[in-house]
This record gives sequence, structure tokens and C-alpha cells, in this order.
Amino acid sequence: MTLRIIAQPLTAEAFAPFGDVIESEGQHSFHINDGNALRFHDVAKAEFSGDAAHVGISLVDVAPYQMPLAVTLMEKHPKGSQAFIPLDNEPFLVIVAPRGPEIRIEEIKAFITNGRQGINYHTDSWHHPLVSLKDAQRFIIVDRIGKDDNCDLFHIEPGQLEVALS
Ligand SMILES: NC(=O)N[C@@H](O)C(=O)O
Ligand code: NI
Repeated sequence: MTLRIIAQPLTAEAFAPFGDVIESEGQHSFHINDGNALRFHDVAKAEFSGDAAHVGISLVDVAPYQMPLAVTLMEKHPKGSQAFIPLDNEPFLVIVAPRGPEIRIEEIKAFITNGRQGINYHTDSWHHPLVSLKDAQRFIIVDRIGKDDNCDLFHIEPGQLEVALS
């Protein structure tokens, strides 16, 4: 029997156990550049650990996934946070699970972004690899750059879990 999870609209409150929502709504802001710009300040924290590592900024082009999404893999990064910021103003799917050594599929949560929102997974937060829904989408990634391994995987039996938009 396949468990089907319906993605819910992403909110900062619902996502708080897993990370930060990168958005201007509800954020502390102040004017800069002689009042010509409004800065939404410190909306998410980039974390990393390890000596020969740093926080880097990358770009990624993601091919769309078929929906409903068959979930067979989750991952986490124990040595740093990972942020994805969309550049195409298109909603994308965010799938997360509570912290811990194992994942119970009943506890997995799925969110759909509003197209403007980005997300920042906290260090060691279980998540599905980045899922775009329409054409190839481009994102900015802000995460730990290092030569050592920083990706724990959790495999889910095919046919156990799918995520749908409605
Ligand atoms: N590795 C990478 O850039 N991305 C994945 O960790 C992911 O969460 O999509
Ligand atoms: Ni990741």
C-alpha cells in the first residue's frame, strides 16, 4: 500500500523544525544605500563545520520530476546547512523528515513553495534532493564546500511513499 502525502503551502512556522524559509514577509528590514534599498536582514543562517571547509555559493539547473513523486531517497548534511533560492519564480517541492538516525515515512512532510520563497535546511535536517516541477529550474545554492563527505543517505523501498500536489 503506497502512502500518499499531499504537499502543503510552505510557511516559516511549519518549516521551523527543519530550517528557515528565505522570504521577505515578516522579516526585519532596514533601509541602506541612502534609503535607496530595503535590506531584509539575516533571514537565514549558513552553518558549516570542519577546518578545510567554507560556505560557498553555487548554481544548479534541475530537470523537472514526474508527479506524483515516488520518494525513494532522503539525505542530510551533518556538517552544514544547505539553502536553495529559486531564480525562476516557480514553486518547487520541499520534502523533509524529523531529525534522527532513521526516518519513519509517516513522519515525512511535504511543502510547496509560493515561487518567491527559498529554503535553508539546518545542519543534519533530512530532506529529499531538490525537486523542481515544471521546466528546468535554476537555483542558487548556499552550502558547505569541503572535500570530505557531508551527505548521509536514507533509502525508502520503491512503492512505499509518494508525494502529490493535490
Ligand atoms: N548536493 C547538492 O548540491 N544538492 C543536494 O544535497 C540536494 O539537497 O538537492
Ligand atoms: Ni541536500
